[in-house]
Amino acid sequence: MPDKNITELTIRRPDDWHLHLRDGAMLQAVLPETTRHFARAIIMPNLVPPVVTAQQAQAYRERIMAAVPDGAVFTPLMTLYLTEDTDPADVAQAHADGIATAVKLYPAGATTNSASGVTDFDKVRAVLEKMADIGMPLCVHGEVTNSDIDIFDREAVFIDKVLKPLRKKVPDLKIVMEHVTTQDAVDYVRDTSKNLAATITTHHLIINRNDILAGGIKPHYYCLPVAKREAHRVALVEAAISGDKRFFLGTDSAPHTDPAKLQPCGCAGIFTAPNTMSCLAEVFEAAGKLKKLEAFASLNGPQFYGLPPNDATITLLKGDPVSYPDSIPTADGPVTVFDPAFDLHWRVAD
Ligand SMILES: NC(=O)N[C@@H](CC(=O)O)C(=O)O
Ligand SMILES: [Zn+2]
Ligand SMILES: [Zn+2]
Repeated sequence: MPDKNITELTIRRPDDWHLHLRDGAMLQAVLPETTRHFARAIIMPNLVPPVVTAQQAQAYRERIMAAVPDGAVFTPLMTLYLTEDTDPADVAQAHADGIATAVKLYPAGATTNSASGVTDFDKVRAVLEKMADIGMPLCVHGEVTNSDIDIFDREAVFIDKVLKPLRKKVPDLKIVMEHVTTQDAVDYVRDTSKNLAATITTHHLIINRNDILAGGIKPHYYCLPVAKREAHRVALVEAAISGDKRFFLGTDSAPHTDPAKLQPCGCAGIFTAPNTMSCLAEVFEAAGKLKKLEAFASLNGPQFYGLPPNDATITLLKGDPVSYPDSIPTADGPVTVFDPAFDLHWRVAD
């Protein structure tokens, strides 16, 4: 494979189009792990309480900026958490003022801190129409929550039962299907010519459901949407390495402390911020598609969001295996770093 001869790769500085930074002590601890390599990130609003209004987003952005390490250059792109009470005028104003880049839709109960999400989609129709008018994207956690739908089917059912009808009603709305995990989602995005894109996480390119469950349960591989069978992982890799502009990186790096993960009802979320670029280089190299990494991590995202790519670059270097800490300390306890279970030979040059 020709990529085996490549030992150095310079790409535009990447962005993370789906990131959880949390707040307080956790924010302080995890933010440097992202600003080290990434120039911008779409910041998820699922704090407790959630970031719903323009005012809350502005205050959260200020807390993030105050935590950016000295010397780092980082732009948080804020999102508003969509509730059934969200005011279309507040959303439009936040967009016009440059406070919010996108709105985030969580079906109520779908994932971590989603209790304030949407149950009745007709109740948010006015907001979605306003967003379509002003060209503001909607980021979607695409899973139904019905207890009678198998957890491994929830993304595919969401596409049929929620996304397709929604796109018929508001066809001009720009939608990002976040953290897609299935061939179904990849196919749906590929079959759609306009206003639809998908983010893919680092971990979903690497793990399948066996990695979570076979040979003992691995809480640190548990996230939502849960990883699916191997054929789906392969479909995600094919989408990511294809260069298709509709697929781009959203790590969904979602830190939880070990005590919160390692319990009878552990939290969903995988922390990939520290080693994402090393992991991705390994995945793209194995596929013989290192040259497509820049499109996935640095070009396709800004293009969909209507932003310029970053001028700065990073250089990835291949060598002896690099090591990352098993966990990073926070005031609330350690946060385990994603273990890809293979050696990482690529590092980002200082
Ligand atoms: N992905 C996850 O498993 N967890 C995320 C929420 C989300 O993105 O669904 C979190 O906030 O912890
Ligand atoms: Zn989600
Ligand atoms: Zn997420």
